[in-house]
Parts: sequence; structure tokens; C-alpha cells
Amino acid sequence: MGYFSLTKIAVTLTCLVVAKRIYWELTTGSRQRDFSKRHGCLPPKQKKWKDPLLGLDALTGNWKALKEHRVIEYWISWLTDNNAHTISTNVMGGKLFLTDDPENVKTILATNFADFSVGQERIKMLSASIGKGIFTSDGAEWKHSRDILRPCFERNQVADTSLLERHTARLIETLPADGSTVNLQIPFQRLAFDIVSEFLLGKSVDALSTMDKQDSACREFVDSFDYVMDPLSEKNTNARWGMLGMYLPDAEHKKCVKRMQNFVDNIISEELSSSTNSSTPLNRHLFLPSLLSETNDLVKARSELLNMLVAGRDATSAVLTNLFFELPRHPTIHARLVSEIRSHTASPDEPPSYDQLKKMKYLRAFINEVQRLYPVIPSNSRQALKDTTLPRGGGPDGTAPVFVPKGAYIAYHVTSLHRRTDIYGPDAHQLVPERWLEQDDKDENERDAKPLRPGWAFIPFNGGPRVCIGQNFALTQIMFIVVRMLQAFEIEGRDEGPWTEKITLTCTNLGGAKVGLRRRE
Ligand code: HEM
Repeated sequence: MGYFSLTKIAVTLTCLVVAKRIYWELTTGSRQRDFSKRHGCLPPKQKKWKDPLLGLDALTGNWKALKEHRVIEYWISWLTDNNAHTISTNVMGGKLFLTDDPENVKTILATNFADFSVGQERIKMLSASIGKGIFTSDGAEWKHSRDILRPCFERNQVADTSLLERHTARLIETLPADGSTVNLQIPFQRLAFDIVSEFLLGKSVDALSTMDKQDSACREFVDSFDYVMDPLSEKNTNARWGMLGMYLPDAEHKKCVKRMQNFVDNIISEELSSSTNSSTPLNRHLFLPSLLSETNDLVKARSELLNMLVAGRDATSAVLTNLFFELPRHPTIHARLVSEIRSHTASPDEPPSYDQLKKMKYLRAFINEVQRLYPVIPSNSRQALKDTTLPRGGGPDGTAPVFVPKGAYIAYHVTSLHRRTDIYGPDAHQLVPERWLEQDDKDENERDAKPLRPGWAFIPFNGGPRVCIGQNFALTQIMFIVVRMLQAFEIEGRDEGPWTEKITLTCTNLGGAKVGLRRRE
């Protein structure tokens, strides 16, 4: 009797599943097939998994690669193993596309911008730590955040290098100049944090001066921030549970989020209680006062502020770390940079102006090249808000459009895109700043090369309406710091081994940038 009723239940459930599937095929499925046919779509190559149902081996493979610091290469292999620039796959019942085709990237980020969201996964995961702000919202909410920020990044705001000089001078004072080994990664993080906080808030958090004091609020904020952004760190007790750890309750994570919130709440309270800040230059448009004039919602203000501090600290210091990892390994590039800096500044003590920086074409080429090889966001993704298409990747030769159903994720692999030999040439895997120079700025023996016009194949700052709003500020900052470091120090590399990925919210070299510094005479 019991057996009979179990069979009945099983049959009923099977009928329900089949009926649901038939209903889906007749409604959504039929609509999607029509849509796909009308747009001439063909399926792209498929990445298959041993577990055909959920693709669990994709998750375990990803986790293993993350732990072994080779997740960039692991994802690239999904494309190269299939000899394709766009593939589709199914993981955990969801559809995922992966592409390194510039035409597809342009479509997602610009041409069909309105068809895509930054994705529910990102919104959910990041909001839990930094709340709802420019990074974690879409549509009208995102546009509002962006409108508040825009005036802070206009040229006249970015061109004032006195702020950069004050903080970079402090960095140079604090670095050992006796040739002992120093890892520049942490000092760069502190410097970026000091600069971005003063740039946005009118007041620096003084991380370079206060970080070594155990009980400083800034130290606590940065430690908490590091914990939250690096779920794989040794400090994270859940990390020993592997992938499952990300879903286990983590009391320390909660504490860290609370500390970050308190830190930012204090900054907001100070701003609210002092209507005029005497240390703020009158010509500077600051983010926090603009934000507080737009909203009375203090949780919203806190989240926007956290979003901005995240944006401003990590990406810039990651690029600086990669630059100083590579620089001592390339003596010819190093020498050419020193000579360019000397030719554009009157004396080694003179901080460069914004206009002088703009003239340093080789320095800019070097920064481009390091960002090309090591984009600090090596892969990114968007989620389709409705049924839509990608222009390329379908059919056996990958030239037909591809149908993308509502809800599917499209990951675009920035590192793979930046290293395509058909775009950058056979030396795409080597560091060659000269490839970025205009013909007139090249040495005679370099001139016959075809000028590089990568378009959507170079996206270290993303592109389209959500292009990094801090791009010009970040580049000015990076150029300024490199110039001041090269003016001040003879630099010797102390890193052993190749560049190795360390992925948190951004990606940089696992061992940082270890150097020995001696003051230039
Ligand atoms: C070299 C340093 C930097 C790099 C490589 C970089 C890169 C990026 C990238 C790739 C994105 C797109 C993220 C996405 O939409 O998925 C982005 C967005 C953004 N970046 Fe940067 N960034 C840098 C520095 C900065 C700085 C210094 C600030 C601010 C002070 C900043 C503020 C932002 C903001 C607010 C967004 C979100 C824009 C939006 O969604 O509308 N970034 N950045």
C-alpha cells in the first residue's frame, strides 16, 4: 500500500515536471526560438561538464584554480580548448556565456547597454558588504549615483596635483632608502586610500601616518576591509571549508562590515556637524557634501561612500604594484622612463604638473602595457535583462549572432581579450610599451609597425556608459607617483619568480612588488 502510494506520488511529480516543461516549450521556448530565428542566431560552441545536470565540476575546478592562483588561465582554457572566442555552458541550472570577442564586449557595454544589468549575483554579494551604491545598482538608481559623482571628476578637479604631491611626499619619506627590501604593495594601498579620501571627502584618512598604530580607526577599517574583500585569506576561518565556506555564517565578516560602517558613519557625522571645512580648497567639488545635499538617508550615504572608497583604493594600488613588479625587470624601459621624466621636468625635485604628465607618452605607454597584460579586473560579467543577442560567436565558424535568453550571464574575459595575438601581434604576451606610441613618438627603428588601434580590445577601465568614472584621476595619480618615485630613488627588483595572480575584488601580483630603494644623488 505504502509502496503503491509512493509510486503514485512519483508518477504525479513526473507528470507535473513534464507538463511544466511542455508549457514552457509552448510559451517561452517557442517565443525564444522565434526570436532567435528572426535574428539569424546559431548556437556557439558548448563547454561540456562531466556532471551534465549541474556542472558541479565547473565549480570545483574554479575553486581549485582560485586556490592555486591560476583562475585567469583556467577560464581562458574554456575558450582555447574549444578553439573559440565565444562559448556557452550550463552551470547550476543557469546559462553562462564566455567571450573575448571585442564586438560582443562592445554590444554588452555600449550598443545594447540597456539590455544588461551588472547582475543579481554581484548586487547581492557586494551589497552585503558595502551596501547599495554605484557599483551595486542598475537603472535609475545607478544613474542617480553617477550624476552625483560626475562633477568630482571633471578636468579642473583632476588637474590639481598639489594633493598628489602632499601624499606622495609622505610615502617617499616613509620608505626605507638604505637598499633594504620593501614590499610596495601595502604602502601603495595606504597612499591610494589617503589620496582618494581627500579627493572625495576633502579630508584624508591619513593611512600612511596612522596605519602602524594598532588602535587607530583607520587601521581597523583597512583590516576589516581586507578581510571582507578576500574570502580566501588565511585569516578567514571559513576558507578551510573550501567553496562551502562562502555560504557558512561568518561572525568575523559581520563584525568587519560593522566596523567599516562605523568608520564611514563617523566621517559623515563630522561632515554634517561642520558645514564648512576649512581644509577644503574652495575650488574643489567634493563628493560627500554633494551626496548629503541629495539625500537625508544616512544608510544610502554610507553605502555610496563605501562603494567609492572601494573603487578608489584597490584598483589604483593594484596597478601601481604591477608596475613596480615589472619595472626593475626591464632595465631598458626603466632607463627610457627616467630620461623622459628628466626631459619634461626642470629639476629632479620638481613635482610634475598635469600638463607635463600629459606629455610623458612613454610613461603612458608603459602604464597601458602593464594594464593590458595584467588588467586589475581580469574578467567581468553582465546579466541579460531580456531576451537579446550577441553579434558574434554562433555557428561552426563563430560568425553568426548568438541568442542570449533573459537571465543568462555573459562573462567577458579581459585578460584573454588583451592578449589576443590576432589583435596585438605575435608578441602579445610580452611587455612592449612601444606598441602604444604614435608613429612620431617612436624611435626610427620602431616606426614601420602598423599603429595599434585596439578599440574594444583594450578595456582596463571598461567602456560605455559605465566606464570607470575615476579613469582620468587614476591615470594622473599613477603617472604622478611613478614620476616622483623615479625622481627620488634608484630601484632594484627583489621579486623572484613570475607574476602570479592574487584575486580579491581586484587582481594583482601575489607577492606584491618587492624592491630595494636608494636615494638618487
Ligand atoms: C587604475 C585604477 C582603476 C582601474 C583599473 C579601474 C577600473 C574600473 C573598471 C574596470 C570599472 C567597471 C566595473 C564594472 O562596471 O563592472 C570601474 C568602475 C568604476 N570605477 Fe574605476 N578603476 C580605477 C580607479 C578608480 C578610481 C581612483 C575611482 C574613484 C576615485 C574609480 C571609480 C569607479 C567607479 C565609481 C566605478 C563605477 C562606475 C559605474 O558603474 O558607473 N575607479 N573601474
